Amino acid sequence: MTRVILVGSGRMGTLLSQAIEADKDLELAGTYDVTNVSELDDEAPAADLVIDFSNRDALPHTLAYVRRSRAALLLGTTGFSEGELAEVRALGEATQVIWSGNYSLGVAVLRHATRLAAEALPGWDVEIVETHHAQKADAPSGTAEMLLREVDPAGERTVAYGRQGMVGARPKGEVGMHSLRGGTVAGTHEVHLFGTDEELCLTHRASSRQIFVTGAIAAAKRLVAREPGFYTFDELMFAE
Ligand SMILES: NC(=O)C1=CN([C@@H]2O[C@H](COP(=O)(O)OP(=O)(O)OC[C@H]3O[C@@H](n4cnc5c(N)ncnc54)[C@H](OP(=O)(O)O)[C@@H]3O)[C@@H](O)[C@H]2O)C=CC1
Ligand SMILES: O=C(O)C1=N[C@H](C(=O)O)C[C@H](O)C1
Repeated sequence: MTRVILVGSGRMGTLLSQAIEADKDLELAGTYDVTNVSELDDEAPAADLVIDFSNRDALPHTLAYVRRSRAALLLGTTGFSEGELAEVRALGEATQVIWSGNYSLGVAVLRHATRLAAEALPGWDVEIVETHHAQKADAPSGTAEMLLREVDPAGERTVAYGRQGMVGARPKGEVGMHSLRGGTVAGTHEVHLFGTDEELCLTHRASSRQIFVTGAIAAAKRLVAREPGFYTFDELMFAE
């Protein structure tokens, strides 16, 4: 039985809690949110795994618990800085850790398709568009940032976050990132590649959050069976 501490009791936290309660291999050891997250620093119950879908401000508390307990960590929260993500990766030296901005299998394949298209179509203009519900706390989405990395693995290209106030032609080589917010959209990601007289558009639409829950639980079960290290979603889900 894997004892799980859940950080986040919002839209994702509620669904994850139900999935954990329904899973015969998992047991919920405690749930934390803004009201009690500081308890993770020194007085939380024992657990084998921490699942965090909350807010970047919870990260120091989650990391403090994982450092102390050496529980495995599956992190789904988005909106982190590069420095925060480096801290998360470094924790892989002590225990099993995964961060992904998206736990859907379809988005994993979209990332591969984006890499393939960008490599095959050098010189084409690329624009990434993400659409989410009105309550989302961060922009651009973590998934859009991951897609940007597939287009520009070396981080060499200029990124235009929206084009408000732009004067003149679109600079060659720039990648555009655009965020739409409204209603209850669970998450849509589009990668547009524009050539002369043609456009390739790769799209993923989430019609419910259950896809993220299913992917996260499946990845978590594989994570706890591994040696300490920082893992990607692909390494856990697609490798033998
Ligand atoms: N990787 C993936 O596949 C996915 C990632 N996400 C990401 O997961 C995160 C949560 O999304 P969602 O559930 O929709 O968001 P919600 O706003 O519905 O829930 C956020 C939760 O985090 C808690 N929280 C907020 N601030 C803090 C804090 N400082 N310390 C501790 N807890 C805090 C909130 O507590 P309280 O309720 O007390 O305010 C709430 O329980 C987001 O970053 C989102 O982008 C979402 C879907 C899929
Ligand atoms: O906040 C959300 O809802 C989502 N967040 C993730 C992100 O930022 O990419 C994943 C998914 O798109 C839903």
